[in-house]
Amino acid sequence: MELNFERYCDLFQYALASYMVAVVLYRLFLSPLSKFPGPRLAASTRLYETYYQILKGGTFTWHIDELHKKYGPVVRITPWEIHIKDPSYYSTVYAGPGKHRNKDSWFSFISVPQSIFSTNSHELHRPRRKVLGQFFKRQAIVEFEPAIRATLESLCKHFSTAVDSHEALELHAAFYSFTSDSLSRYAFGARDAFQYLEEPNIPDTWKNSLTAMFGFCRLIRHFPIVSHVGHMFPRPVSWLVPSFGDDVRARVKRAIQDSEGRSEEKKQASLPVTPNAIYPAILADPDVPPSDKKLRRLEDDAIFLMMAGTDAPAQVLAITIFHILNNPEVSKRLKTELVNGIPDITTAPTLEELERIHYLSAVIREGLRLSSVVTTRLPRSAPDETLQYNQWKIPAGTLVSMSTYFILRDPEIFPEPGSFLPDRWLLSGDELKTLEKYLVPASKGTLGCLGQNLAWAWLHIIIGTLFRRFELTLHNTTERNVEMTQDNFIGQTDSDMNKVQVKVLGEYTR
Ligand code: HEM
Repeated sequence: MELNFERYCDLFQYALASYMVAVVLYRLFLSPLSKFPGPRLAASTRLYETYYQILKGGTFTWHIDELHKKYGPVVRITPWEIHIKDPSYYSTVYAGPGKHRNKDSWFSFISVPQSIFSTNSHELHRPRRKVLGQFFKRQAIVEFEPAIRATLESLCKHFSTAVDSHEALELHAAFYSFTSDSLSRYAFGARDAFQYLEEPNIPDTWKNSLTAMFGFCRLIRHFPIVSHVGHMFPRPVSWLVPSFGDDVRARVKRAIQDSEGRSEEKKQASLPVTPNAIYPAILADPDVPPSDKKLRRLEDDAIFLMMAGTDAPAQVLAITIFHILNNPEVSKRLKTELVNGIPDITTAPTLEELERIHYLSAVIREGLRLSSVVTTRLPRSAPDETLQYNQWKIPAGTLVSMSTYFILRDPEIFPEPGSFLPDRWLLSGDELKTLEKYLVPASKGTLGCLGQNLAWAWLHIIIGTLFRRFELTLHNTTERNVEMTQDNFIGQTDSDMNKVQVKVLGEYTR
């Protein structure tokens, strides 16, 4: 009996080994991608990437850059995927309407499978994006502006207090708290906003949760089983990763309960339903199918929205302010332009007025460029199109990825790419449009970031207000505090270095 079992084990091992050899041989010699340049090991197994992402601390992005130096602009980086480093090809891969592009389901798995980001089917993604997208159109953001200002006032109170206390403020924690307060207000309504900024000291709760969560995303992409186990046994996993999902889930549940309560009331008294926040509005929208109003679907969606809509903009804000303060000439000129553009400090300028201060917009564009917070590549496939890149024909359905991180730091497009030079954006007309084509921190096309208008508004309103009202100086902060060294989808600094500290030297009254 024991002998038989051993024999079965041996047979199984031989079969498995033969299968693996066959798979590797296929990948190396018969796959449609076998002619593409790149390391043979990367063409053979995904473990090549796993090594850099798990054992070498999330450094695959920078390794891809090394591979391009060796193999040229096209490199096969996994058995199924090629990476292209050529900014001129970006709008072909990340195409707009009229071209069919898919995501890679392996890549978009981030433990919230029903979120818009993880919706891989083109047919399902389109209507979902239409529903969520209406809240992020320019006009919708302009209407949300007074609420943004209300949250900003809560932030400014901490800056005013810091003048007298001489305590340093940590900007990552400040902006994670701002973006999560502001976005949760938009997502769930004023009653269900997080209100971190109402605490006496700015908490680092949201910052720590998201930093841990993105680190966790790197792990679960390579070992998705961890996520499934996490869903089955949430308690032990929450010891490892501070949970922020629970906060969001509770708010979604409440929105659903309210919506059910409201429909009952409406049935009885014909009351009009006038929701002004995203999830209550989706629940009240008769055009959204009931399957998309289910608890799990909305929880996943809201969790992703709160991740995507807070981490990247908070980091861009903190890093941009670091660069402004680290470049005294920029800081001085910005202040002069803001005083000229906002002569009366007691009136809050509108977004439109702030956008007319060209130097402010130039500083923001340069901040978006140099912070390049999304360090990951973003794989796409063109299911019904053969893509042509130089002499290479890329078969339909092949995963092709590019990295905005490389485009934003391309020395041909942005000379001295590592320097903070807002003047490069002081252009107009076609010249500005041409350069802006390469300002892709939030990707492009039908699957690109939905929240760019909100991020743009936040950046103008916050940076415009803080530099008009306060005198700031860096405190115990150097380039190392903003240098991305780990790719966790979002870039992260060395552990615990993501601290941009400032002292508030004064508050202007005119
Ligand atoms: C400067 C700030 C931001 C950056 C750099 C950024 C970057 C990105 C990137 C690179 C993607 C992936 C796009 C792709 O796969 O091609 C993305 C997706 C997304 N972002 Fe942003 N983002 C920012 C702000 C925001 C904000 C403020 C929101 C909402 C409040 C938001 C909501 C989303 C959503 C919903 C998606 C998924 C879109 C989809 O799958 O259709 N983002 N973002």
